[in-house]
Amino acid sequence: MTAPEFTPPDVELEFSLRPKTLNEYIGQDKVKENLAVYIEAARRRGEPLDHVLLYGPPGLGKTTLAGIIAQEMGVNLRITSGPAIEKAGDLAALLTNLSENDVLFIDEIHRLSRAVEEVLYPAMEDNALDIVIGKGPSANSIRVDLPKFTLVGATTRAGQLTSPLRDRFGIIQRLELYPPEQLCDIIRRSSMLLGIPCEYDGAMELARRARGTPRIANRLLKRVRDFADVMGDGRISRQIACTALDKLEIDELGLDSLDKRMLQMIIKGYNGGPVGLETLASAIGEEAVTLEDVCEPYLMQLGFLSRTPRGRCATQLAYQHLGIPQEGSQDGQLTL
Ligand SMILES: Nc1ncnc2c1ncn2[C@@H]1O[C@H](COP(=O)(O)OP(=O)(O)OP(=O)(O)O)[C@@H](O)[C@H]1O
Ligand SMILES: [Mg+2]
Repeated sequence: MTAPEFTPPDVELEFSLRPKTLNEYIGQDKVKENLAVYIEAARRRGEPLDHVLLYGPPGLGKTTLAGIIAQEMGVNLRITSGPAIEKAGDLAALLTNLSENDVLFIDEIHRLSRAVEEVLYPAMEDNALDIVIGKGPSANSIRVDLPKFTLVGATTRAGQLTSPLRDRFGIIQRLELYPPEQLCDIIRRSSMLLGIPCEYDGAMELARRARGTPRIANRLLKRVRDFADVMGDGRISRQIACTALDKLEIDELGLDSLDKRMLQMIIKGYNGGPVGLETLASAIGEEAVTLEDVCEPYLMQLGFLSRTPRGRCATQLAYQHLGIPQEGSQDGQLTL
C-alpha cells in the first residue's frame, strides 16, 4: 500500500475530533464501565489487556475506542485492517515488530483471509508464531515467541467472524446507536473544538437527524456550518439547522434519500415485502452490504423495517412516515 499524498480535510478533522480518553468518550456507558475495570486490573497486574472485539454499525466509535484503550494502558497503538494484511507473512512481520503490551488494532477483522487468521490463533493464545519450514511429509514447524500484546479487533459484522477467532477474544463489546441526547453532547463538544457557535436547540436538531451515529453527527455539523456562515451570522440555531438539513434532503427522523429509496422499493416494488436483500439491492442499484450495514440498523431501530427468514418487510410505521396508504387498510391506517 502506498501512503496517500495528502490527507483530505474531513479525515484530518475526524482525527482531531476523536476523544483521547475514556472520560472524554461520550455514551456507551456499559462498554466504558467494563473497559475501565479491565484496563485498571490489567495495569495493576502489569499485564497486557486481554484481547478485545468491538462490533457494531459504522461510525459509532470503534476505532476511537481502540486508540483510547492504548492511551489508557500507556502503550503504543499499531493500526491495520483485515483487507490490508494479504499474506500470513505480513501479519507475522507486524506481530514480531510489536513491543511488550502494545495494542494491535485490526479494523474490519472479518475480512482476514483464512491463512492469515490461522497465524493469529497461536499468537493470541500463546504469544507464539508457528513457522512451517519445508513442504509435504518432511515439513517442520518451529515456534517463535512473540511479545505479549493486546489485539483489538473491530467489525461491523460479528456474525461473519469464524468461531475459533471469536472465541479467542476475552472481551467482546457491542456498540449501540446513540440516543439523541448523547449525540447532542457530542455535537456540542465538536462545535467547541472547532470554534463553531452552536445553540442547544440547533445541536439537538442535528442530533435527532444523525441516525444514532457520531460520525454522521460531526459531518452534519460541518455541512450546517457552511449554511450558517453563508445564510446567517455563523451561529447554528434551530432554524438554520432545519433549513440546512432540508436542503441536504435529510428528513426530520434522519432518513436520507437512500433509506427512502429502499423503503419505497419494498413498498411499491414488492408490496411491502418480504423481499430478499440481494434482490432489493440490485433493484435500487446499491451494494447489499451498504443496505445491511448503513441503512438497516437505523431503520430497524425506528421500527420501519423487519427482517424475516423470507426477506425484508416494511412496517406500518414506514408506510405512515412516507405517507403511503397501506393496502387492506382504510385511509392509510391498518385496521388491527
Ligand atoms: N463516544 C464518542 N464521543 C465523541 N465522539 C465520538 C464518539 N464515538 C465516535 N466519535 C466520533 O465519531 C467519529 C467516528 O468514530 P470512529 O471512526 O471511531 O467510528 P468506527 O466505529 O471506527 O467506524 P467504522 O466502522 O466506519 O470504522 C470519530 O471521529 C469521533 O470523533
Ligand atoms: Mg473505524
